Amino acid sequence: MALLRMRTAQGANATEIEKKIKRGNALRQGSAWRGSRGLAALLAVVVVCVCAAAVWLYVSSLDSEITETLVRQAELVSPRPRVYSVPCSEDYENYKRYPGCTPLKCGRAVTDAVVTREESQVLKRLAERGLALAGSDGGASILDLHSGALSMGKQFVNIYRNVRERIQAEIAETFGLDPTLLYLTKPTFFSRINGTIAKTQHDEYWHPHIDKVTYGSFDYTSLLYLSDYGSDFTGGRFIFMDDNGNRTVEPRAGRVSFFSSGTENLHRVEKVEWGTRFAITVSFTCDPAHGISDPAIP
Ligand SMILES: O=C(O)CCC(=O)C(=O)O
Ligand SMILES: [Fe+2]
Repeated sequence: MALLRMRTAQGANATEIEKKIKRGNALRQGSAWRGSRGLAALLAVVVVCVCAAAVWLYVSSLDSEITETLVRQAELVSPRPRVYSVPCSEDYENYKRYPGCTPLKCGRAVTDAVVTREESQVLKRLAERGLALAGSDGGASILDLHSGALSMGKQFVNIYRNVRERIQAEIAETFGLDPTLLYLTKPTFFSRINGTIAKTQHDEYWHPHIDKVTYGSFDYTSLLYLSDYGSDFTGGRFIFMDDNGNRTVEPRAGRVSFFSSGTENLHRVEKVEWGTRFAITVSFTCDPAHGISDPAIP
């Protein structure tokens, strides 16, 4: 009986011990499981972070706006232009060369000293009035006024009021050319751009292009800005697309940006996000056959 009680007691102890062992094992397994789950979660966080960083790096490498700003809107580039030289492309080899005009030195330059902000305001009002007569359904409208000649009494005035001549002189001085050997060429046009969705191909102003390829006769392109990046509109920066990155010019009313028109100056305009951007494209050729002159007084 005593033996039986002892055995029973021993049996009861054994069961108790077994239970404790099982509980211990379960607890150990549970904490091991929790431990490995924590590790997995940590790993997942690390993987997500690495992926996010990779995506961010990739997207920012694609983001054309961030490489370098050549000239900011708030800066005043005066009295000397800010000049950036770039090697000439071979484009000019495919055309007849005109000594004293065909680019030997290529590059891009920006000046705020050639056209005053007041003059740019007068031209902007003209563009506003002209474009108010019609305008594209999409975001980009142009008003093409080549020579700018306007009848007045018995003669002509020019809506550009010497602006074109001053730009021509500045281009000639910067690139070491004879100003009399540069000819105004077409198209010369006012542009008005806003954030409206494009309706036709004509509204898609943002595509990268080379002016010499797009317009044929261009040797030097100039852009006269009539409104201010940041306050009149956002987006709409001018972007030079170089092999080693993009370089932007922020438009400013009265600012003239000019450059040789070949492949060395591949460029595009950033999409306008908000507001309205006005500019004039004024371009020059070395080929007198492509030049346009003011109407002569009979
Ligand atoms: O308006 C601009 O900033 C550039 C326009 C342009 O690229 C062009 O007219 O060819
Ligand atoms: Fe262009």
